[in-house]
Amino acid sequence: ERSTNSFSYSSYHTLEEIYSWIDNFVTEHSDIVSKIRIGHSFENRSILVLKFSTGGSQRGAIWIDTGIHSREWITHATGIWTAKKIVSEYGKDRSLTNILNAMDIFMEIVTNPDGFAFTHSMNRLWRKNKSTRPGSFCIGVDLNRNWKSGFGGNGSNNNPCSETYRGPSPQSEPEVAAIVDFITAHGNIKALISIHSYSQMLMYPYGHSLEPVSNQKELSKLAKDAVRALSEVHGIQYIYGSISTTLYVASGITVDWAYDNGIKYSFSFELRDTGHYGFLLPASQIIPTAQETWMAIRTIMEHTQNH
Ligand SMILES: O=C(NO)N[C@H](Cc1ccccc1)C(=O)O
Ligand SMILES: [Zn+2]
Repeated sequence: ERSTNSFSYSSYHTLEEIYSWIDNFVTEHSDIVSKIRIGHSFENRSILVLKFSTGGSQRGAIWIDTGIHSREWITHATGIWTAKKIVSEYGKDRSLTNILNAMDIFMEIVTNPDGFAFTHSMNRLWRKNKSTRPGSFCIGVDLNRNWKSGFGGNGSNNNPCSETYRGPSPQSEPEVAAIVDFITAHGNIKALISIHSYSQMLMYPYGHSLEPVSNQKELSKLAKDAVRALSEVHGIQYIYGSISTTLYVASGITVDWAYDNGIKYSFSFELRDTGHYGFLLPASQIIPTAQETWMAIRTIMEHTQNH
């Protein structure tokens, strides 16, 4: 069967191609990577997580998700490249080797599989999932508004036709409930990184309120170090700060839930670019984007391991 060495990391891929890559990737690196099915989507697609582990049991772990908003194709592509980077660097890069000798990494590449399939089949700019409910013809919940923390607050919408529709209740969506159940059951996730595009920002909680989190100074310094490491690769400049003060108030978001559930190192990336191509970032920018993002992700993982 096709090996992951013939897979093009500099192209965008369909859901089927990514799921097939995941199977090949796990087969080829079965000493360090395994595949966990944490649930299924509204349209009954498998929700898959890659586990990177070098041993131990219930080690402190890092959670990384990409593709929660389906149109943000650069994030899935960055996730795939990053997964390959982790297995390629283990045993070579001292920092990554130390991280993986102490911690596990969980990576969910297609966090919104139904929406992602839809961006290939019908609507490239689809953002939400594909759930339906009685009383409205409009489809989809914004999975970055469906989390319990701050649910229903400002910066989320109660109208099913809105792009930021929060859903009928917290964790109503199977794609969100699967992650909540997995992280809650694991009980030892130390950092969460939820990757979006675009705007070139690295942000931390809170989104639902302007009040600073208890370790705001630490998160700000870590974000500063991470975006500096990122900029040293290709000169790309990011801004950083809390979501509510850097961007706008948004409620029911992933990183607020993570933070309120004990994950003190919770970050949300907004990858390239700043609007020239936006969600339609050319495939030629996949590898440069992934290379620079890796330096920021590694910085966050190092800090998490050492604190
Ligand atoms: O949708 C995107 N970017 O893709 N981001 C905005 C802002 C954001 C980013 C990260 C966390 C919370 C809020 C959103 O409305 O969700
Ligand atoms: Zn997004």
